[in-house]
Amino acid sequence: MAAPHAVDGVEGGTGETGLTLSDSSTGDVKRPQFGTRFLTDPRQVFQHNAWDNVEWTDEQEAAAKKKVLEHSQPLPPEKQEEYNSRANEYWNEFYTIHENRFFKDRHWLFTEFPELAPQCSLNHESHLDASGTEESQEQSREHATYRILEVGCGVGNTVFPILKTNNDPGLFVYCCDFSSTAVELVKSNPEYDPGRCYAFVHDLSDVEANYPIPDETLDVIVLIFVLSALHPKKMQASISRLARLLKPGGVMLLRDYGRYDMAQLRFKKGRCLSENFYVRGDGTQVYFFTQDELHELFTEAKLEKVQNLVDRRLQVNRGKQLTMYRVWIQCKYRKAPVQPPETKGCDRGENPPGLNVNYS
Ligand SMILES: C[S@@+](CC[C@H](N)C(=O)[O-])C[C@H]1O[C@@H](n2cnc3c(N)ncnc32)[C@H](O)[C@@H]1O
Repeated sequence: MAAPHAVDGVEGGTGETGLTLSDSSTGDVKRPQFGTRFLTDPRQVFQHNAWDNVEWTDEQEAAAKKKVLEHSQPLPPEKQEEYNSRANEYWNEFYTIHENRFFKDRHWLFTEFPELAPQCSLNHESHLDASGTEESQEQSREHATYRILEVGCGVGNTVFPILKTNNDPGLFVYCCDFSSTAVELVKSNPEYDPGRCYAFVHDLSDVEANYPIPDETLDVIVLIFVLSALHPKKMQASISRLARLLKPGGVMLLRDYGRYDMAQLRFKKGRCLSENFYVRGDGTQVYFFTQDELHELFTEAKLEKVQNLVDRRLQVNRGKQLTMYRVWIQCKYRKAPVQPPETKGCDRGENPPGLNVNYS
């Protein structure tokens, strides 16, 4: 039976009110600041629902570390094996219970990830045939000029906002999840348009399995709170496999749980699978990343850093006078663009055609 807040924090995103992302390393793209609210006087903490860019004190960090260590005794290997081998069944159960009521559409998506709708023009009608026959869908995919894949799409809380917001007539959105229940929910959504979208069942960690997408054809791959659901040992191969699908100049976008997020600190004894990797009450698994770990995963897959940010936010329950420290990590990593021969050596870092986002 699913715990009521099985994937607590996924909804935590940036929220429409905005946030500040602190950029701990040099050379990253700075995004415009918006809706920032800083807590300068701790006595005022209960005056708002959330505070941005919260600094952690050394004591707070040490206390979080201690708490994690106290609960880090791993479950026996046979239990771990069961959670791993039945991972998609636990997610199927999750979606059978919650259907599409759990995750909310995220309108912050386009502020954080403008790559999802770079040339958005609201008056465009799709010229692609949306009649939904296999033939027309194949044509749509072939003629597409901007292809996005969302991995671990759940019930489509990212996919449907993209289809609604990005009216580029050349857009085609692929989305997959290893939960067949989730994919069925995507396909049965009235907004599912087979002329612009293709949902399929796929296990990201099965690196031998083929994607129904040729290599080097995707402009964008989106991973929102999905990499953390994989066993840490499977993460590198999964990211490297995905990187093959990106065009030169294409980007991988990720938002996921950061180390010592409230959701990690709430895990009690008997839930730890390995360091920073846990199983929730409903059998779904979750890892909590550092920025460096994600950097390593992407660069090992031969992708270049565009952005690697930590978003530390203090959420406040004013009624119960509770404070909740959230930590999320947001990354953009790009496959190196092909250099046109005439600009070799002087034009590195340009966007590929179609990816109209300024990274400079
Ligand atoms: C926390 S949910 C996030 C869902 C969605 N990205 C969103 O933000 O609404 C994690 C999703 O990843 C999917 N998932 C977990 N492991 C996966 C894997 N190995 N391959 C494909 N999907 C996976 C789950 O079924 C679930 O839908």
